[in-house]
Amino acid sequence: MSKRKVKDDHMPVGECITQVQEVFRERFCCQKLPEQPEGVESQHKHLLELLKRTAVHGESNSVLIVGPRGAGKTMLLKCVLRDLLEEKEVEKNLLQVHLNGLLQTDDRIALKEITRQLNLENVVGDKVFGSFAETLGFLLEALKKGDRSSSRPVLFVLDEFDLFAHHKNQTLLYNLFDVSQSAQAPIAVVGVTCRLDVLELLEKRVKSRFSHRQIHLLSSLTFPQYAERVRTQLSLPDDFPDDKFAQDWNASVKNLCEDKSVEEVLQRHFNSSKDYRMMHMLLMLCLSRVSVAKPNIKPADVLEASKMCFTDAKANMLHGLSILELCLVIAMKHLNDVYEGEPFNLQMVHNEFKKFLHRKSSSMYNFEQPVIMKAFEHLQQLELIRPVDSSSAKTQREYQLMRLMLDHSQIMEALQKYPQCPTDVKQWAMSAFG
Ligand SMILES: Nc1ncnc2c1ncn2[C@@H]1O[C@H](COP(=O)(O)OP(=O)(O)OP(=O)(O)O)[C@@H](O)[C@H]1O
Repeated sequence: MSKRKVKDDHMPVGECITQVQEVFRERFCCQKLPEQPEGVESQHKHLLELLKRTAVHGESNSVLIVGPRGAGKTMLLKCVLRDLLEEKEVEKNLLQVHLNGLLQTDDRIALKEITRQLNLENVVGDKVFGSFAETLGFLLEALKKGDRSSSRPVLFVLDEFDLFAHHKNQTLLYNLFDVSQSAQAPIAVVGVTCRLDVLELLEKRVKSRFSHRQIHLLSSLTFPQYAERVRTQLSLPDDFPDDKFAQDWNASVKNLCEDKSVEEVLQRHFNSSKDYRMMHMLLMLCLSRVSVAKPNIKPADVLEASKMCFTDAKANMLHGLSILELCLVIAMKHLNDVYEGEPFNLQMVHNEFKKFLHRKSSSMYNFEQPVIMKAFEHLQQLELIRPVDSSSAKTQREYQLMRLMLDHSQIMEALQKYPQCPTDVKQWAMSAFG
């Protein structure tokens, strides 16, 4: 929908809500880059200058962007590239190659992708090269201008950089860093990684060719700053089509952030993660509860959204188990308590389960051995239990040693929510020893 400038007129609430959703979808789903990425101004300047040196002056460079997941590494790089490409000459000249360690899992695939992204497939044709270096050299040579005097600058972005270090002989990294150091062609190599110890992964000859420039995105945010960030992220911009609605919305967001219960929720999120990605997830869930009938966010929405963010995926899986499977998990929990986390086998679990059954008169839980075996296998498929040693596959299934992949609190939490859980099963789970 187009952003009509009504300003003094009021739009119908329904239309305002649609606009609100559009604004926040763009902001939270990374469809629109922020004008100036907040909190990383110096890193932005540093990276922009570095890449400019390659794009404009033809210098070669290499740099690593290091920071935890969701810290904004990709966003920083995208903002820098956007600003860099604003210069006409750069836009015309600079070539980009984007590789990802999750996709280009070996150097042969990476080289194919480089050729494809540089549009050199036809130039390479059926030529056979002796080594990786030869191919890369050929590709860079092919990019030289007609008079061979200068080469077009190429930016290599290696996302999930640490994964490239696992490639055989680290050939790709060695060659890229070698070119960047020896000034054969103007290239900039930008590695993006969440591993702080990434340099340790590099072989000596690779490390010595790297410039050792690193840009760190480590957050030193305090809680008041975090709360303020939540407020600004939830606020509507000045150019929102309906002024009155935007003012009311922003005032209600301010009140919301000052609410005691909301502050507690935010504190909990702040303690577990300070990054934008987690914050956006929480805010997105809050916004999904906004409707025409309730055109603002209430503290209860934040509480509900937070609960959804923190639900444990494994504990959730327990809700789908049959009662027999649940009983086996409880038996394993008791075994874990008694033997202090030592592995167990199906026979031991079955015996533990039988102890519980003996105390009961009803035959409701009488199951044949094959049925128990099937339930046990299902738990293994769900990865709620795992064999201690996968090589012991030859051992008879009943005696294969297993470990429970759930902890006490996950089981107890799941039991509380299990639909119509029989009371005796609940009591059995809570009893100290089987
Ligand atoms: N300074 C910022 N301002 C606004 N949004 C941000 C900022 N930093 C990060 N984000 C948002 O946080 C989310 C995660 O950012 P990004 O993908 O850049 O993280 P990353 O460090 O590259 O993560 P990963 O290591 O998983 O690739 C994105 O949706 C992005 O828009």
